[in-house]
Amino acid sequence: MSLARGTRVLLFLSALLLVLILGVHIYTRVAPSVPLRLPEVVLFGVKKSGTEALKSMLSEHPQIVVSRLVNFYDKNFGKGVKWYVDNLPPARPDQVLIDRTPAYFTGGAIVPQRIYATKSDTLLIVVVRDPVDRFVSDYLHWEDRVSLNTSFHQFAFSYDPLSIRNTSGVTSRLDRSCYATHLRHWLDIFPSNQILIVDGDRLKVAPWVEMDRIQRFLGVKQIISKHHFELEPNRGFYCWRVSSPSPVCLGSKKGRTHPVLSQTELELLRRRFSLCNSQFRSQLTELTDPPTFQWHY
Ligand SMILES: Nc1ncnc2c1ncn2[C@@H]1O[C@H](COP(=O)(O)OS(=O)(=O)O)[C@@H](OP(=O)(O)O)[C@H]1O
Repeated sequence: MSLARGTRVLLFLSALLLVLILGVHIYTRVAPSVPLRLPEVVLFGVKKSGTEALKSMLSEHPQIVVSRLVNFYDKNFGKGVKWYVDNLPPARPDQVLIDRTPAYFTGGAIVPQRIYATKSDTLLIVVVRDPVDRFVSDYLHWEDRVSLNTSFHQFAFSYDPLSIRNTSGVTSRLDRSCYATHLRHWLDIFPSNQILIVDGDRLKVAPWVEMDRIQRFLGVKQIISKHHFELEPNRGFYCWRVSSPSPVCLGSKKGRTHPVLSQTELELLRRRFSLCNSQFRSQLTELTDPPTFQWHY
């Protein structure tokens, strides 16, 4: 018995619809459910201030997950939010997800603008340390990579101060220690109660004090405290043991021995940063929980 053409078309379309419905059903059951999860927190710098130590300490907290370097908001923004989310570690709903990308700090106004446009309630954490020490640390990091056997003295003082561009990247490394210039971009966009400045020098000598501030800021349980830290006798840096079976210490690339600066060198560098520092100190008054630093210049 042959069916009318109209009935056959109807049957074909119904079968197609059934296959489609079944396909969608199977896909949603089988495919891993990856809810769009943007980080609630961005740890945005400053390079050589203790961001790795902080990342490692925070990762020991059961309610916190910290990403590897993703550089989404500066270098990879064009790849889209899906790429960003796909490149973040999984986090449970009860955990705080943190994007740690120290280069964001010096990425200009565009970085905080992008973060705000993507997720305006993002909390921001930035670690800073004595600007001269940070600059020296940046030099050691650079020298370690390029191995030009350039002494700190050559690096920092044998360039033409009038020339903005110089081959060894002195100015960009000096500029990174001028915190006020960069922080301005972030304060212009984000409410000040969404920003926490961590004292990188205290993070080194009394990490539990800064952990206390950070856990409060993030609204997680105060789990990491003084008894989780132990001093590594040879290097004089703290290690931590919270959820790991053995103490976590950073490798030899963190905590390098700094060159001793002459009084004149120290004075010159401090003078270089003094204006930035006074601007930075007045910016701190805008914050809810401003840090108190041990450097005064
Ligand atoms: N516990 C512990 N162990 C080792 N090092 C510690 C620690 N806490 C803070 N620091 C300081 O971290 C400095 C490196 O900063 P960063 O991790 O931000 O550097 S980087 O930008 O990610 O390369 C690094 O700088 P340098 O001392 O100049 O090497 C350290 O001073």
